[in-house]
This record gives sequence, C-alpha cells and structure tokens, in this order.
Amino acid sequence: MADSSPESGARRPQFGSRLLSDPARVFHHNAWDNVEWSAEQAAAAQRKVQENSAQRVCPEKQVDYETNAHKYWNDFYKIHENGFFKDRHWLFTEFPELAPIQNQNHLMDLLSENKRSEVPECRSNADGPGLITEEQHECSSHSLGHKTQTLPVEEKVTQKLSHLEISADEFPGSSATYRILEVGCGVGNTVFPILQTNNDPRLFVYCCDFSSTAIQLVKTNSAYDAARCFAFVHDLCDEDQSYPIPRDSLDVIILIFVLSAIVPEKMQKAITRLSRLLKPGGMMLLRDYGRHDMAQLRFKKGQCLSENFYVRGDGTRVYFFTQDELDTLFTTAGLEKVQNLVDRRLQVNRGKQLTMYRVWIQCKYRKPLVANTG
Ligand SMILES: C[S@@+](CC[C@H](N)C(=O)[O-])C[C@H]1O[C@@H](n2cnc3c(N)ncnc32)[C@H](O)[C@@H]1O
Repeated sequence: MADSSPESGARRPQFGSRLLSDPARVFHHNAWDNVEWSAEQAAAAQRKVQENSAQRVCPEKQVDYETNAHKYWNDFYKIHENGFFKDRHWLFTEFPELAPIQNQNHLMDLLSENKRSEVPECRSNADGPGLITEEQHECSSHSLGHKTQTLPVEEKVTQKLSHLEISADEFPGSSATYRILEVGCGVGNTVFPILQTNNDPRLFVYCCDFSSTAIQLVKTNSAYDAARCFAFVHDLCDEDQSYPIPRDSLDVIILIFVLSAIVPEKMQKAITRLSRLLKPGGMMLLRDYGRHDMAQLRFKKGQCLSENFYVRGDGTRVYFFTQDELDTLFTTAGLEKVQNLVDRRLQVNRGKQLTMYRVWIQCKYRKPLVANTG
C-alpha cells in the first residue's frame, strides 16, 4: 500500500490502517493503529486502576465537583481559551455523516490538501504530568480570530428560546434540510471544520456546551456565522432545560469526549433525551475515552470519584468506558448499533522517544425508521 501518512501529503487514512508489524519500526511514525495488548500489559493496567481507585474523593468534594462542574470548565476555558483542543480533520474520514453525500468527493480533495499531522484528541496536562507532546499544544490557526459582537437577530432568538415552546416551523435552522448538533462543543473544534468544509446551503449546525465561557469563544470566533450556526449554553444533564430544537428534527448528533465528562448516573437520561431530537434514521456519533486509556492509568491515588471516574487537578472529571457500557446506553435510548469499535492506538513522540498507549471508543447508533415498540 502507498504511504498515506500525513507527512506524505496523501489523504488521511481511516483509523485502523497503519499497523505495527515490526516493533523495531515503532519510532518510524507518529501513531500505530489497533495495537495488540499483551496479557501482561492488560494485567498491569488492571493493577494500576486498582491502585489508583483504592482511595475515593470525599463526599463533600464530590458534591462540589458536580454542583460546580460548569464553573470548573469555565475556569479551564478562561485559562486555555481556544488553544488547547486541536481541530480535528479526522472527523470527516471517521464520520462522513458530517458531510452530506453530494459533497464528499470535493471534501476529500480539500482534506488531502491538508498536510497537518493528525492528533485524535489532546486533553493533556490536566490528565497527568508529562503527557503533552509538542504537536498537542499546537494551536489551530483558523480558530483564533475573534469578532467583537454577536448579531442582534441571534440575541432575539436566544431570548425567545429561553421561554421554550418550540414550534415546528419557528426555530433557528428551521428551513435547513440537514441539521447537525454538537453537544459539549467546547470552543468549536468540531463545529468550525464542519462549517468551513461543508458549504451545503441546506446545512445548519447547532452546538452547545454548559460552559458559557466556551460558548462565548465560539460566538466571537470569526468563523462563526449566525446564518448557518446556532451556539447556546446548555447542560445536557439538566432535565428541566429543553433544547431549542423540536423532536425528530436532527440528522446527526455528535458527542466528542463529552459524555465521559458527566457523572455516570446521569448518562442514560442525557442520551435518551438527545435521541428524541433525532429524525428517524438520524445518527448519534461518539468518540470518547476507553477503559485503561493512558490517561486513566496516569491518575494518582485520591483522584478517583467512583469506579473508572476520576477528577483531574483542575476539577474537571473523566470516565473511561467499555464498548458494552456505551452499547447499553445507546440501545436503552432506542437506538440501533451501526458501529462500536475500540481504537487501541500507540502514539509516539519521536523526539522524546516516548510511547503512549491510547484507548478510544468510536460509536455510531441510528434511530430506527420505525419506532421500536418491543
Ligand atoms: C473534553 S471537552 C471536549 C470538548 C469538545 N467536544 C472537543 O472535542 O474539543 C468536554 C466538554 O464537555 C463540556 N461539558 C461537560 N459536561 C457538560 C454538560 N453536563 N453539559 C454540556 N456540556 C458539558 C465541557 O464544558 C467541555 O467543553
């Protein structure tokens, strides 16, 4: 097979296509896919988790992390603004649903021009010391422009939506025919690539986050276009707060490293509420941390909140999923599996000769065309 590494300038391959067959070549690329874990490595990971989970955070602190979760994320974004999470052009190869079909050939041409090396997710210093690679700190060149004002029309819509009674023909994006919602969008590192690469006039993109600081950064980004996008503050765990979109109206919902940030007991209701917003045939897409990811193994004693759920030094929290747990969450919400895969990836810092074993899970679940009555 021809070399399709980002360095070669060729189109970025889907995950799963670069395999390390000769361990001596480990430092020849930045990342290797589907890395097999030996029994010893798996057992060592299990032991690490037992060790770092032995001591739990006290109940008072647990209440604080839950009650003030949005404040901890606000603080995070006040410090890092939009220089922390890198834009993700891999999105379109992994999730072609983000680009309407008629655009895909053109999209692939655009992407092949993009020679940036791909880093799947780049939560770093808060996960533990020493995890940061140089490229993970690299800031997106096109996510830094800021506007100073939001549009008055949008303000009016926001006010109207705060007294929610969504009518089927009066909501932002109501005239669009392809609607995407990103939940927990942060500073827009998924939303802006979608808006920039997909110029289909029938597309409308919604994005929300419970961090008002993050949403402010999205709205003041020069790439934010209120005619094509609607960003709003929303807590996906808040059952009393409606989404500003009617039921059965979305083609795609995206969750990128966000479900892991909420308390496990609230995950099911959050997913069930979101699934109601999908059109029949609509898709829920997720990429998130898998069990025994390097970030989980790096936690120290005293940072565990509950099984596989931890708090970082900055007060933000993270859960590490198995494929079965995610399958249960989505199928209980009435969705059908299209994809549920584990991406075991060996990331390499060639400069520092470091190896990092990452575990991510990628899921696609579809709302059935006919309601599941069984
Ligand atoms: C790890 S970051 C990922 C951000 C973004 N999806 C990305 O990939 O760059 C997790 C995001 O989820 C948001 N978040 C956490 N809990 C949330 C909740 N209950 N409701 C809405 N957003 C939430 C945080 O504010 C943060 O922006």
